Amino acid sequence: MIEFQSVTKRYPDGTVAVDALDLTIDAGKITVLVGPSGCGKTTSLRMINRMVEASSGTILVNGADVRAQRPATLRRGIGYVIQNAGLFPHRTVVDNIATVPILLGTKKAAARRRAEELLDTVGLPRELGGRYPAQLSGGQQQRVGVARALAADPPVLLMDEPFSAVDPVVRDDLQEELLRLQSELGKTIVFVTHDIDEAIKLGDKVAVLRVGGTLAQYDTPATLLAKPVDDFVASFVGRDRGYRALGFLSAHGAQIAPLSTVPLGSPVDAARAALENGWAVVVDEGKAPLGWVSSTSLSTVEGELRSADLVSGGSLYAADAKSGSLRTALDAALSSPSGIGIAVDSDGAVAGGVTAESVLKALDEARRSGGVPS
Ligand SMILES: Nc1ncnc2c1ncn2[C@@H]1O[C@H](COP(=O)(O)OP(=O)(O)OP(=O)(O)O)[C@@H](O)[C@H]1O
Repeated sequence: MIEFQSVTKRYPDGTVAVDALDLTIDAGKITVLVGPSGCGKTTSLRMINRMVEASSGTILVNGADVRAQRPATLRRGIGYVIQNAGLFPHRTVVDNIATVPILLGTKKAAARRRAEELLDTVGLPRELGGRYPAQLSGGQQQRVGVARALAADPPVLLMDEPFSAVDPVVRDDLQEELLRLQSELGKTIVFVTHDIDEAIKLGDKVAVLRVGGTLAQYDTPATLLAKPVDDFVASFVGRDRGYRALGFLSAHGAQIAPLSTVPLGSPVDAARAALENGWAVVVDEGKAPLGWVSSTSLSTVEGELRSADLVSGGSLYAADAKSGSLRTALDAALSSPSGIGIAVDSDGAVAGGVTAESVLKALDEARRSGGVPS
């Protein structure tokens, strides 16, 4: 656990970057600090490992005042990842990752072996270990940055806009990878970003700061979206917050209706007979959905149903309460050529279908029971 107790940072020129901040950061969770440029996110983060010294107040890491420890000792337990990875350009990937363990006394060969394991951990092929940072893509460099921060196995990880310099697709991959890593490692992660979507995706809890270094709201992403405390937070989380809040509501409440399915390779006559309200889902041997057929699409088809005869399109959503959200269910319904979203079970087989109406009905019920934006 990390605790900010009335922490203020006043820079020598008089700028108050952080003003009497009280914040309790849970152990083993991802806490995101988010807010507009200049609101004191980076300053707050760096006060944890004493790269910036607080002017007043106290910061405790696992109950110990950070000022009572030598910065070098403190930082052994705190990994640090920054934008553009901050790798040493003249050291190979493996040597970059092994730097801190070697400094701490680990034998070179052992540190390198561990560095190679860490490449696996962050999803990089070991062949990259011998390259120099400039020979990697931006996303790969960021992964090396994470591996390097993990090398001394610190319980705490500070991440300052680590994914801001990569393109949106790579960024999405890195975010997913961080969530996967965290589900295995359970570190105490403090993550700084100015991107509210990133905050909402990654944070177990999100602290929204306002310029002047004060805390506007500290809540779970679902609560931030559903109940922003004031206009500043509401406008910061964005106009479509109502829609995004659906991502935190289980799709469980949406009524799944049976869907008519027909195996690929069936006679076209059988497919026609299977249509319900003009549509049927074509499935493989495992009952996984392959696409749709409709009375229109089948009108010119003869013989057996082939892949080329299918109408594609439509996202899927997981029917189980744990992973499926009302947002993915609504997406599935709205993006489907038939207007019916396909729900799949944990094996990927068709479990049934939902309409946008059934999702909205579930939303209405959730709203009546509280906790949803109105
Ligand atoms: N070394 C410094 N000396 C004086 N002022 C500083 C210093 N570092 C930061 N500041 C000021 O403190 C305030 C907070 O800066 P900080 O970098 O913590 O904000 P931030 O929220 O991380 O911003 P950004 O998203 O733009 O990186 C800003 O007004 C900034 O100009």
